[in-house]
Order: sequence, then C-alpha cells, then structure tokens
Amino acid sequence: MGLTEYREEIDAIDRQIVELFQQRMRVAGDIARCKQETGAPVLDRDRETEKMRQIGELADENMAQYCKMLYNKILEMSRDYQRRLLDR
Ligand SMILES: O=C(O)C(=O)C[C@]1(C(=O)O)C=C[C@@H](O)C=C1
Repeated sequence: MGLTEYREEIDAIDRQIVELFQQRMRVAGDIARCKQETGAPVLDRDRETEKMRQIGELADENMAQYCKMLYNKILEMSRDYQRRLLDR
C-alpha cells in the first residue's frame, strides 16, 4: 500500500470515529438530563476512575498510554457538553 491508500484508510477510520464520538456525546447529553432530574453532579469521579481502568484493560499494551490520554480528553469534553446543556 502507498501513501494515498493509507490516507484513504485513515479517512475511513475518521468517519467512524466522528460518528461514534457524536453518538457518545448524545448519550452523555441524555445522562445530563437524568442528572438534572435527580440533581446529581456532572462529575462522577468513581465512574471516571472505573472508565479509565477499563480503557487500560481494553487497549493493547503499547497503546494504553495514548488511549488513556484520549479518554482524559473525551471525558473532559463530555463533562463540558453536559454542563453546557444544564447551564451549570
Ligand atoms: O456516567 C456518567 O455519569 C456520565 O455522566 C458520563 C461520563 C462519560 O462521559 O463517560 C461523563 C461524566 C462523568 O464524570 C462520568 C462519565
């Protein structure tokens, strides 16, 4: 495979990432509305700790560090989106 084919492969992967990321953010929005009803805080430290542990388990050993960096960012954006929706 050459550069063009590799880039096409990356483009196809990015289409999936964008779609899945948006799906995840929409579900985070649904969770925000649940939290609004119960008055629960946006940040759930225990859930995030467990999530980061899961990610470390799911990832290949040489990718775990990068997957955790990615999820730190994803969780930050998820909380940001929830706070924006809830206006808090
Ligand atoms: O599980 C929740 O309570 C969520 O709000 C979702 C989520 C996530 O994006 O995974 C976001 C914020 C919380 O701190 C924990 C997890």
